[in-house]
Amino acid sequence: MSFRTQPLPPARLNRCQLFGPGSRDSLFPKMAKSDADVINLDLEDSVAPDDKDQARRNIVQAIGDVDWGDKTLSVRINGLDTPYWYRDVVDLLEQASDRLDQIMIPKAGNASDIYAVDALVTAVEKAKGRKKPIRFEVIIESAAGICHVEDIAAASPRLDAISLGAADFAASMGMATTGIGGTQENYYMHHAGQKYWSDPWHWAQAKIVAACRTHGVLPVDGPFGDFSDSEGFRAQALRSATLGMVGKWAIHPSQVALANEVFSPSQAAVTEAREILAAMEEATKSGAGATVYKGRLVDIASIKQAEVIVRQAELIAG
Ligand SMILES: CCC(=O)SCCNC(=O)CCNC(=O)[C@H](O)C(C)(C)COP(=O)(O)OP(=O)(O)OC[C@H]1O[C@@H](n2cnc3c(N)ncnc32)[C@H](O)[C@@H]1OP(=O)(O)O
Ligand SMILES: O=CC(=O)O
Ligand SMILES: [Mg+2]
Repeated sequence: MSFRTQPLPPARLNRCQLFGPGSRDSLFPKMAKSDADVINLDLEDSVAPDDKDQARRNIVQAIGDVDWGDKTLSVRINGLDTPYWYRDVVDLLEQASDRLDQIMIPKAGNASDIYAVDALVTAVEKAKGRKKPIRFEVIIESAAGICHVEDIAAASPRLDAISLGAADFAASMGMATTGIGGTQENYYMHHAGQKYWSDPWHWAQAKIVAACRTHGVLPVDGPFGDFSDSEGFRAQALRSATLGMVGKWAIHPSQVALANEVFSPSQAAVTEAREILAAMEEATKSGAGATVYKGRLVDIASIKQAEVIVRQAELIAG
């Protein structure tokens, strides 16, 4: 264990991030009324090149006009390999109201990408006298991004969250699939006449979680493309939550409730966590570092595990 204490990530809910194309402004009020914790208005891959200018105008207008309640409001800008991204940043920061919380930077390949956006954002914020500093979230969705994820997680004090973007990630890695997240038919072990499916996203997710946890950033699972497959979504989300991710994207409203359910601890889990904390408090009073709870060992590490669940429950309770 390092002498450095692991920083806590931002204390806000991020169970579900609902996406919608900036070119489809009729969706914005529906997104605002949804139960998602985070709204992502998209200027990137769901918007056709000819629609980028109109999408920017729609988003600037809607940031001020739509009642977004207490949601975290984020706009996904275009990638740094495009001619659009600087205009996205400048127009948003010059024209959008202070209701904008966050900018999402897609296809981050290294820490300098984040530095470049930070430099531009900082300059426009100063020039316009913006009072509320914009926060960042980043998508890891390339071979370079996953190689440099630890540097990226440390790249800016503005950084709140990192997502895995399964679609672009698969393309960049040359993965033989057109599926967006979830089970991949051909990724299985074979034993004694049976197929056992494995999880091709696991290693990238675990790498993102470790980088995020080291630097106090929220790790988030990205899109699950087949919005008709609710059990597939649930299974993917459960695996992500078990690995330490705090939430998942929704690319269709039908995925919002599923994500919220999976990333909210059940009443039984919260009760058990509180009982473990109480058992450990008793043990500590009697000078013990370990005790027995329901026939199993709990010790000082169990306090930290239980606190993860209780903290999330308290955030949800408000
Ligand atoms: C994969 C890599 C990535 O980068 S993912 C992130 C970028 N992609 C996106 O933002 C796509 C977001 N989703 C969408 O554009 C749409 O949901 C798509 C998938 C095209 C489906 O749209 P559509 O055919 O209208 O769906 P539907 O008829 O089943 O809609 C039912 C009702 O729900 C609404 N709806 C639809 N999408 C959203 C949304 N994102 N947010 C909020 N509401 C949404 C529809 O308008 C429809 O509403 P109503 O029942 O008619 O009132
Ligand atoms: O942007 C998200 C992705 O999966 O690609
Ligand atoms: Mg992408």
